[in-house]
Amino acid sequence: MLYVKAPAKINLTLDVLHKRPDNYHEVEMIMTTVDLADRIGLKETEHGIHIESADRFVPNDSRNLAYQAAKLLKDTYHIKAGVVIKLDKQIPVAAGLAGGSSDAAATLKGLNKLWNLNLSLDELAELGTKIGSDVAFCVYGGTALAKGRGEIIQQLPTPPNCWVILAKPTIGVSTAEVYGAFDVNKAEHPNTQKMIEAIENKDYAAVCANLGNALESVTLSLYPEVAQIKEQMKKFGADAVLMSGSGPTVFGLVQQEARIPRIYNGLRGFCAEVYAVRLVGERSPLA
Ligand SMILES: C[C@@](CO)(OP(=O)(O)O)[C@H](O)COP(=O)(O)OP(=O)(O)OC[C@H]1O[C@@H](n2ccc(N)nc2=O)[C@H](O)[C@@H]1O
Ligand SMILES: Nc1ncnc2c1ncn2[C@@H]1O[C@H](COP(=O)(O)OP(=O)(O)O)[C@@H](O)[C@H]1O
Repeated sequence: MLYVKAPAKINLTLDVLHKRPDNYHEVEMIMTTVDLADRIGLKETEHGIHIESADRFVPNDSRNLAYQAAKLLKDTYHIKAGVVIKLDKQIPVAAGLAGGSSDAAATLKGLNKLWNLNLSLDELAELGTKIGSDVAFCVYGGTALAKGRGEIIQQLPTPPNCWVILAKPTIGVSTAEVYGAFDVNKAEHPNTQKMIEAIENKDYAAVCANLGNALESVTLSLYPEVAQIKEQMKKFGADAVLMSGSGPTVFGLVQQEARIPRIYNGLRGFCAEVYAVRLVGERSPLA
């Protein structure tokens, strides 16, 4: 069995510029990986694509993004062999943390090795874009500015070191629903350039000051419990708090480790899924 790590991402910024003729939205977002990851196991079989997962929220058929990744490689490169894909899910599902996209990216990287395809990261990212807007970023990992519908990736340096507290309310959010309810005239736009400068200068206070997500107010109005978690996380002492992606996961940045127990335990009181992880922000190697 070949194992590949599939890390979650958070959005330090997410700006939505306008709706495009193809019905996607033009975005500008800064994403970075965190130390919460699914583990993907890949084993060659004679034929077919078989998904194994103990998580009841994860589809085990062609709706699974890891399945789609394997199918795309099989079809594009006329691979006869099949594969068993074991998904050990640690990233909450439909959370705004790109769990499915990261599984697809890890499957592309793992099968590239298993089937000796020798594709570069750029080639894998281009294939990944056919599966979803976030897959290209997940192929590279690290920290990046993503443009277009999310697939145009510009690498950024690693942000300053910190802890990330993730809290996911017990609702799953559909990305399509949130983009559908988005109104560009009502949106608050983050300052992407200032965030890039903050990262380049390794200026933690400036990273905190420039967090922003144009989709946040949409999700907050659909699901008031997300606003409540944001408030609690601030109250318990996080340095800065934001919703990730289309939500509903809220993340808080913290630099002082001693503050984590109060925030973590405080949130656990009314939120089942809480994680305290490190911000990673560095590119992952080719599997
Ligand atoms: C919002 C973000 C931010 O990182 O992530 P998540 O909240 O899903 O983690 C992404 O833009 C999500 O990317 P991803 O989840 O790959 O989306 P896709 O499968 O490509 O698209 C799902 C649906 O979202 C809408 N969509 C997605 C991306 C985009 N730039 N504009 C859109 O309007 C479209 O309606 C599309 O049909
Ligand atoms: N490997 C996978 N892991 C999780 N969800 C998946 C996977 N493949 C497909 N899905 C579907 O994708 C949807 C979005 O899940 P996910 O990628 O976790 O969320 P998000 O895009 O918000 O980060 C889920 O509702 C689930 O049905």
